[in-house]
Amino acid sequence: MSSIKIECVLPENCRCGESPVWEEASNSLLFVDIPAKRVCRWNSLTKQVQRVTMDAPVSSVALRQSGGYVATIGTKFCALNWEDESVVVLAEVDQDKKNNRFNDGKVDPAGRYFAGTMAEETAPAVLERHQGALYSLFPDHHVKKYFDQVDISNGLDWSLDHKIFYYIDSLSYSVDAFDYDLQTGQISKRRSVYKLEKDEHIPDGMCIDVEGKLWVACYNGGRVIRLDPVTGKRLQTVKLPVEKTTSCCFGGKDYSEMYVTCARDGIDPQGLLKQPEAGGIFKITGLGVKGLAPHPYAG
Ligand SMILES: O=C(O)[C@H](O)[C@@H](O)[C@H](O)[C@H](O)CO
Ligand SMILES: [Zn+2]
Repeated sequence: MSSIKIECVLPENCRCGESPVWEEASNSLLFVDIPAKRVCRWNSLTKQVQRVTMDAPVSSVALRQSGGYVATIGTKFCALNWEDESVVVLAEVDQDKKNNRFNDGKVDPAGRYFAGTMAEETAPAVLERHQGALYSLFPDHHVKKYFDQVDISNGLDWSLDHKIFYYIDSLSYSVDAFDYDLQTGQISKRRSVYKLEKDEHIPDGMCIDVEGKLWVACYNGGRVIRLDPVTGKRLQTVKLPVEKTTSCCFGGKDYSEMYVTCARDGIDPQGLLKQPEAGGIFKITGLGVKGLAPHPYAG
């Protein structure tokens, strides 16, 4: 039996931590704090954190094949040079929707950067509905729009054979699947593979493991759950000492550790006394299953 250990490795007090991404080359975890407009890089060996502040909310970050990173900032897909902190806009979306911003994003196995949008929230999960859409940025910097009418565009990942795209629109309380064509980046045949139970609250960020099972961070549920997308069954629940768990990724040695981000916004002072580590970065070891390396953006 594996014994699961959960520890807060960085008491970052993120207002809304998101988009954890493991960078093997630097033994680091990248993540963002959306409303703080920050991209952070935590070195797991030195425990040092570097933070770069942007001029708009940063909702996701990803590795870039040619060096540096890409990030979704406001409604823009951007390239980020970590050394001089410069940003270059690669493309912009939702120009007709002034109250929109990007939310979660991830790179597909062919190097396309997928990310969806949402209306800005007035409070956690309170927002004008159906304003978001899902997009991808191709390596040649052109943008493809997949669909709109999204509430809160969130977790995304691809099956091990790259034939299925998994996606979460949070307020649908569902984890969905599409057939995926890796050659063209087309999606089709949307269906639900799992509906969240009441006490699991809101599905947020997600990642896949080497056995093809999905790990979903449950916002307000204080947990990550492991799902079998084939049978539609929940296989495991791992509870954390914070309630607003937002996303998860594998990292560390051989991708055997899981990193979880969470939020501090929306918790009253009384609540913060009970969960002082809210907004921190958590590491879970002993899960007994590994994850995969993130794909870098190919453009
Ligand atoms: O992190 C995100 O994906 C959103 O930007 C957050 O605001 C919350 O997680 C959301 O409110 C819960 O669905
Ligand atoms: Zn999210």
